[in-house]
Amino acid sequence: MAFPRIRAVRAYVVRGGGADYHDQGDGHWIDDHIATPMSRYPEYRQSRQSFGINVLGTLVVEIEAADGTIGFAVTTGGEPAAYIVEKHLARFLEGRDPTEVEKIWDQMYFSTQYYGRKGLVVNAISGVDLALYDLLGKLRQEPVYALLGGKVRDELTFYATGARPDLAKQMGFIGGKMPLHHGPAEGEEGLRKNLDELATMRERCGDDFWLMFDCWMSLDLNYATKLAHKAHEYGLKWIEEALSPDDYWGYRDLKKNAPTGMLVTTGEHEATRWGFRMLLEMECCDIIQPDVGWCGGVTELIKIANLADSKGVLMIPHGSSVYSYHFVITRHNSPFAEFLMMAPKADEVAPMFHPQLIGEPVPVNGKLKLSDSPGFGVELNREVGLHRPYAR
Ligand SMILES: C[C@H](O)[C@H](O)CC(=O)C(=O)O
Ligand SMILES: [Mg+2]
Repeated sequence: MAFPRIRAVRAYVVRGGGADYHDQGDGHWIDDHIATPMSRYPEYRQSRQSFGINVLGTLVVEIEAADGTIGFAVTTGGEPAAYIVEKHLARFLEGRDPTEVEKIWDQMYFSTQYYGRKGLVVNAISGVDLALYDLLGKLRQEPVYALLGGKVRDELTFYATGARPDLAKQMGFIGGKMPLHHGPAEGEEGLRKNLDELATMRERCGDDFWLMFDCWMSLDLNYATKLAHKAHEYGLKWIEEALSPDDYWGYRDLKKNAPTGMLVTTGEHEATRWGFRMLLEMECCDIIQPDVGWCGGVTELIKIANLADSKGVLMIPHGSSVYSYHFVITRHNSPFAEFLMMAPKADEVAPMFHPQLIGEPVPVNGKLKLSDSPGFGVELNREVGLHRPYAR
């Protein structure tokens, strides 16, 4: 079957929420004194926006085929990523057969390797790769999960990330992952406050509900080990992203030192098969958490997930809405998924990438059946103020 060639690639920037989910208004739980690597500076402790967590904004990539079919995706990366897509990556797609997914990925990655490999450049590559999958699904009139081998279960099961695991439990989620609020610079008092919050949630949620801490790269090995042992008393299920993503040695030691039964998880700021190979071969964690919009897209996540599978390690992607849902439903080593609570008080289920996606599905009672609409099953909301800074 012949497909129309790719006619054009376009990269837009959008501000406010959506894929840049840290770009929220005042008073949102996601910006309320959350421990980060910048918490050692008191002036950047109260708000992550104060050090620029939302400085980039959303990247929207559109890929148009010669017959007018358009695939699109949203991720983070904003204007610098839009530059990379338009000025560098577009050449590997325009005029090409959209089924050449592997070759296009390889050319995007190796042509940018001298300044890329991780971070922003791989965000940009991921955005293009996801848009290409959306286009392929639309051209084939199939959902992306069908392109990936089909569902291994009927519905997705979710845990919730947010400040209110107690409310998440009432909403039907299987667990609640809370942000850690105080880092090592806040000393013993901060540690006690962290544990008090966990104790309160354990009290409200009962013994069997999963509770996890997301440490967002904020700790050192000593603090993380101490936190893990003290939190074990309250049945913490996992300790997430405790250390810098570059500290593979620290993760290896944390996993060795963590209490029996507590899982060590990480990987949302890791990228590509090579980064995850380090995490897996050094036995750094029990669960890897790639973000499909940041780790290299679906094409790379296939390789990462297979590596994890071969080691018996679970792969529970970070956030990323429909882009991860279509993957998770096809994998035996991804038995559940993450849902980020984007309501400012984490007191109701709201679409994760609102307002950028139209038709974005959300869990009901902690479960979701994916529709069989083509591609990722969502449309781009063109009312959000798309800006194309590097139009060619
Ligand atoms: C809550 C975390 O600090 C972060 O905003 C989201 C995240 O790391 C996760 O969902 O995982
Ligand atoms: Mg996290």
